[in-house]
Amino acid sequence: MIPTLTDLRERARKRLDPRVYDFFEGGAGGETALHENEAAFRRLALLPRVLRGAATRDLSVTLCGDRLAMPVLVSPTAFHRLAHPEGEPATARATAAAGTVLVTGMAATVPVAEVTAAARAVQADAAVWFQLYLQPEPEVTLALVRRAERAGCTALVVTVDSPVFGRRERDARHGFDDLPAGLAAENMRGLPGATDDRPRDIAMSPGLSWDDLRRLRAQTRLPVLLKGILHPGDARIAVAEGVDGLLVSNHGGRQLDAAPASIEALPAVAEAVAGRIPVLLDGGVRRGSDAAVALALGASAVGVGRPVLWGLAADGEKGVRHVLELLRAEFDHVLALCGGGSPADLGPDLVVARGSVRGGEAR
Ligand SMILES: Cc1cc2nc3c(=O)[nH]c(=O)nc-3n(C[C@H](O)[C@H](O)[C@H](O)COP(=O)(O)O)c2cc1C
Ligand SMILES: CC(C)CC(=O)C(=O)O
Repeated sequence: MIPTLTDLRERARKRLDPRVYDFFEGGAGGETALHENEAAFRRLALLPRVLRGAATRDLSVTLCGDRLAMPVLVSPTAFHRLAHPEGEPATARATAAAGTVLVTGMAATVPVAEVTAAARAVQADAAVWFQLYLQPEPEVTLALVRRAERAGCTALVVTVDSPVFGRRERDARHGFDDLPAGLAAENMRGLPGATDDRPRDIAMSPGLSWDDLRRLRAQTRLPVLLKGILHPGDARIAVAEGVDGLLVSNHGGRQLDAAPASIEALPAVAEAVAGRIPVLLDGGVRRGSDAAVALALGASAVGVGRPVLWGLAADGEKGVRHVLELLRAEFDHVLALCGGGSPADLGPDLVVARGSVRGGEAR
């Protein structure tokens, strides 16, 4: 039994080529945002309530029409076959078994239709969402959206924090700038810019605007969530535009190194949204208590990126199952210790800053 996600991280490190481990683990620039994502959770404490008569607990939440058995989902990460030969289908089977959502990446090493099929083989109504970088040519974006729709994805997650690619210094040091032979971003085949033996490269597009998002929303009936929102002003615009959900994220510290920790950006975004659409968070979630803090500060669910890659590298599908089971069990335990019966019982009055002499005030 591997007791914590940190133990799995160590096991993954031992198994992976150091260049791949560093690609997964690394952040942009001096890795301040990467470090702060985890450190900021350590600066927060939960102030538990007692004697609340919560004899039974129900961890489930519903997001954009999909029911999740727990408020933890799998954030999109690229190139799962770098971690394990079975790649994204192994992740999809484990996530479906846990009863939660997999956000499969546009940069997956297995086509989206095979990822959804793997999830559905385990659980007929398994929910898989598709993460998308809007391409500068709308027709290319549309072709990708149609692929995701045909594959049965139930939501689109548009990553908006990557107008340019983050400067990843570990990758530069290793000269890690291409996938090994035999691995490719399979969703990018057969698109303009692709050749017979090489898929189109994923373009980052600094010229994108809300107009592009409006066009996308007019072309699909799927719910559209935005991933990578940190500024409350953007959250307000997104709500006014009719976006279906937000994911507060600094991309695991891989884009703007000067960005705040995700958990530090969450309260202002949640306040701006005021419950009108679901707000999710990813970045630095390593324990059930981190999930509980995020929910208390206004998130409807949290995502995990690297922990899933550690599980996959350590032990394939079984490793990912273990990651999700650990998070479920830890979250359930923390909820019980806080006197809660469901995620809705966690509110901002339960979170205090560590080290503040006054501690929390009763609210
Ligand atoms: C190796 C790796 C690849 C990633 N690839 C993508 C991607 O293709 N698209 C995307 O929107 N986010 C991507 N992300 C960011 C994750 O979705 C997520 O925001 C981040 O990993 C959350 O932080 P955590 O790793 O601390 O849980 C990637 C992250 C990692 C570590
Ligand atoms: C190579 C990219 C498509 C994925 C990635 O590393 C990221 O989004 O952080």
